[in-house]
Amino acid sequence: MGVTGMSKFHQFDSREALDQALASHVALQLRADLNRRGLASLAVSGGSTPKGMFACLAQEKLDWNKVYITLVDERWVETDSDDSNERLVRENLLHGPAGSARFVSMKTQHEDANDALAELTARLESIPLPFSCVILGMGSDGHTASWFPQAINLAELLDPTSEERLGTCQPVTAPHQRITLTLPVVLAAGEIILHVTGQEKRTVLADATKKHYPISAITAQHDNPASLWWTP
Ligand SMILES: O=C1O[C@H](COP(=O)(O)O)[C@@H](O)[C@H](O)[C@H]1O
Repeated sequence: MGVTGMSKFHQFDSREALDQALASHVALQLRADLNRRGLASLAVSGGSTPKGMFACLAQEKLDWNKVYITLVDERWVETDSDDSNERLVRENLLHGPAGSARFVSMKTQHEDANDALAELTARLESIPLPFSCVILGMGSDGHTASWFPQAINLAELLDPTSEERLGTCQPVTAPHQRITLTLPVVLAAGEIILHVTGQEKRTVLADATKKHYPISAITAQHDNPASLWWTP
């Protein structure tokens, strides 16, 4: 499919099959890290794609009370907003067996996300890092995490040498100010998973390097190749 830097391509016939297989795989990774470190950590994306997978993952039998969960990126909206990634996680992942996981919110009451960076970085540092697993989504504009095309600080968010673990982003191609993990935090993860559905996004992935989409910071690097989980 013309995507370099991907360790493995997992294709499924249906969203249901993808959701179940990916949830089982993530649970396996978390279990392995629980055995190795005694604790595990997972960063998940928001948007519409992961909802079904969250429902499957929530049912996995794990020592969830030793698993930290946070967001790859958050939209700077109230946590009861329909657009809140935290709300998506609370409603779809943090119940049933996974209800005892340690969720670390990426939202404060600051009006501007820039003013929350110090507090949120301290919260992030309370999580066992590197993450056992980071699950990325992708928008049809080629953004992943909240690394948006045309954002004025995109180069800073994608600087592999940056010591900042979090940054903010004001997208041009989407609503809401964002808070996001930076590239080095994602690249340090035990495993990077790219969860994408639909033909349109597959074309975006195939064009990512040529068109300099932010997702190419993941798909074109070889330090920690991501696996791609896709269904039409
Ligand atoms: O705004 C966001 O969009 C992407 C993709 O979302 P989707 O609705 O196309 O699945 C998501 O990965 C990111 O976490 C979210 O903040």
